[in-house]
Amino acid sequence: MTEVLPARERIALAADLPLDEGLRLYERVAPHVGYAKVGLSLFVEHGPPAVAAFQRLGARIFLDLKLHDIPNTVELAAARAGALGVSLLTVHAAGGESMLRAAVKGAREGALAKGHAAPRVLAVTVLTSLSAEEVAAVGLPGTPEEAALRLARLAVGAGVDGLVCSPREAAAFRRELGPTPFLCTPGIRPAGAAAGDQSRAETPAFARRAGADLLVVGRPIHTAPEPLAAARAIAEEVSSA
Ligand SMILES: O=c1ccn([C@@H]2O[C@H](COP(=O)(O)O)[C@@H](O)[C@H]2O)c(=O)[nH]1
Repeated sequence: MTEVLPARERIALAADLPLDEGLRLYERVAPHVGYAKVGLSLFVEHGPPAVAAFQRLGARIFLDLKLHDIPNTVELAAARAGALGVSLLTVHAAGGESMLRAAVKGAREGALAKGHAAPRVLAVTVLTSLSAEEVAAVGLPGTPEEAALRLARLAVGAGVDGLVCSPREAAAFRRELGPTPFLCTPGIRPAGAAAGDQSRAETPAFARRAGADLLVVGRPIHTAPEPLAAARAIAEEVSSA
C-alpha cells in the first residue's frame, strides 16, 4: 500500500524560470508544493547557489540534471550533487548499467561526506516530450511504454531508487516492477491545460491513480492567471485521486 502523504509532498514545482521569479513563485505556492525542481536552465545560469536559494525557503530539492556521460564523469558529478543536500537527482537510464551504478555510488558518497542523507537517484526512461514516432526515429524498438519498461528494468537492476516516466507508463511500471521504485511523472496537465511540447501528458488524478509518487508541474502553474489557485487545484486533485 502506498503511504498516505500530504498532497504537497507529492508535487514538485519545475522552476524553469529566472531565479528571482522562480523563488517568488515557489514562496507563493509552497502551501501546496513540497519540492522545487532545479533544472538545466537554472543550474547552467547559477549553479549551486540556485539550490541553496530554494533550500533557504524550506523546499526539498529535485536536481534535474539528467546526467548522461561515462561512468567516471557521472560519479564525480553525482558526488557534487549529493554534497549539495538535494533530495532527488536525475540521470538518463540510457547511460547504461555501469553509469547508473556510478551515479548511485557518487551520490551516496558525496552526501555522506557532507553529513546529508543520500539523494534518491532517479533514472529518466523515455522523455515525456517524445511521441511514438520520435521514439521510433531515435531507434528505440517498440511502443514508448515498451521502450520505457526496458530502460526501467535496466535501471532498477543497476540499483537506482526510482524512475522518471510519463503518467501513461506509471501503471505498467508498478505492475512490472512492484511497489518499491519511486515513480516520478512530469508531463502533468490539468484538464484543459495546453500540452506545449509534452507528447505523453495526463492529468494529476490520472498520474496518482497510475501509481506515481511525485508529480512534476511547471507551466500549468507558471502560466496560470492565479498560480496559487492552480497549485491548490492540483493538490486537491492529487488528494482526491
Ligand atoms: O521526461 C521528462 C523528464 C523531465 N521533464 C522535466 O519536467 C518539467 C516539466 O515541465 P512542464 O512545464 O510542466 O512541462 C520540465 O522541467 C522538464 O525538464 C519532463 O518534462 N519530461
